[in-house]
Amino acid sequence: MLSPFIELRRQLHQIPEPGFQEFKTQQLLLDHLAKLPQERLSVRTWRTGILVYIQGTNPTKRFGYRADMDGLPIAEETSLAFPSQHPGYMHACGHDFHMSIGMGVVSHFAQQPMQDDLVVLFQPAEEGPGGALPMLAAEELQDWKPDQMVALHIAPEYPVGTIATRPEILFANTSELFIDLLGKGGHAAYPHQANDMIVAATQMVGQLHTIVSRNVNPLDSAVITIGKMEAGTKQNIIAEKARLEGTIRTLSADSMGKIKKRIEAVAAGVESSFECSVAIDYGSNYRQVFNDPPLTIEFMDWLRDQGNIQLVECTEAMTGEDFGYFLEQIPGFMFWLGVDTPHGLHHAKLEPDERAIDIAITTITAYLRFKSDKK
Ligand SMILES: CC(=O)N[C@@H](CCC[C@H](N)C(=O)O)C(=O)O
Repeated sequence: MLSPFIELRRQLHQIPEPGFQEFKTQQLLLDHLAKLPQERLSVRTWRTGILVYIQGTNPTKRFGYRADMDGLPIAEETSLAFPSQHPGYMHACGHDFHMSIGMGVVSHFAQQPMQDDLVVLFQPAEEGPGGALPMLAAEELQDWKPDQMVALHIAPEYPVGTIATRPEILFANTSELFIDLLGKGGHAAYPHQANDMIVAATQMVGQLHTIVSRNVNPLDSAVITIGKMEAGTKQNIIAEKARLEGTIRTLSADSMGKIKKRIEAVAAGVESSFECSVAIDYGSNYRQVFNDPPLTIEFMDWLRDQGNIQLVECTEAMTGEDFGYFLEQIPGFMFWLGVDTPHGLHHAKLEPDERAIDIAITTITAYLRFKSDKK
C-alpha cells in the first residue's frame, strides 16, 4: 500500500499552479489537515499559503519547517501515471515533494507531539515573485515566528537515502532580469529605414555573456542566463520590439551589484549603437541561503550518528531560494534530499524517486525530536 504522503504527492503533482495562484493546492492541503487529529493543531491561511501550529507538550522553543507550493510553466513530458492536469504547468522543482513531506511532519507531530512547538509553513510563489519575504512580514506569522527553521530541496543528482548540505552559503544570491528593447519596425526589404530589435537583442545577449567571463573575479562564481527571448511578428516584418528574460546568480552580494552596473553599461551601448531604447527591470531578488554554521554542523553530526543516511558535505549551488529570507531573520539551514533522477530541476522529464518522501519525514521528525528533547 502507498504511504499517504506519496498519495498526497501524486494528487499535488496533478495540480501545479503559478505563484500566488495555488488555490487548488491550498484547498487540497486544508482538506488533508482537516482529517488529522485537531487537539494540537491551529491553522491559518495567508494569501494562498498555509501556516500550521502544532502545540508541544512542554514547549520552551518553536521550530519551523517550510515547504514551497508553486509549479513552473513547463509542459510535462514524464511517463508518470499521474501527470499534470494543468496544461503547460508542472511541478518540475519538487515542490509537490516538499509539501507532502511538510504534511507528513504535521501528521506525525499531531499524533505524537514533541515537547516543543512546531510551525509548518506552506509558502506560495518560490519560483517568483517570491512569497517568503511578504509571508515573513505577514501579521499571521508575527506571533508564530519560529526560533529555528529548516527546509529541504530535492536533489536529482543524489541517490535516495542521501542528504547533502554545508555550513554557510548553500544557494546563491539571485536577481531576475527583464530587458525590453524598443526600436523602429518596418518592411523586411527596407532595413535601412528601421532599427531592427532582433539584431540589437542578439548582440546584447552576446555582450551579456561576456560579463561573467570578463568582469567577475574568476574565484567568485556568477551566472547570467537568458532563458527567454521574444521578438517579431512575421518573417517579412522588421521587429520593432524585443524582450529578453533571464536571471543573474552570484555567490557574493558585491558581484551582484557589479554585474548590474555592467548590464546597464551594455544597455547604454546598445541604445547608442542601435538608436533604440533599452529598459531594464530586475524583478524579484532573493538573498543567498546562508546555513547557520553551528546548527548545520550539529545536524550533520547528528545525521552521521544515525547511520542510515548517506551524508554529503556539498559545495554551494547557483540555484536560488527565497528561503534565504527566512534564514536572514531566523537561524536554521536547508539541505538537499537525494531523489535520484537523470533529469535535472526545471526539466519536463523530472521524475523524482518517491521513496525519498518517507525518508525525509522520518529524518526531519527524528531531528526535531532530538532538538526538542535536548534540554
Ligand atoms: C531551487 C530553484 O530552482 N529555485 C529557483 C528560484 C527562482 C529565482 C528567481 N525567480 C530567478 O529566476 O532569479 C531558481 O531558478 O534557482
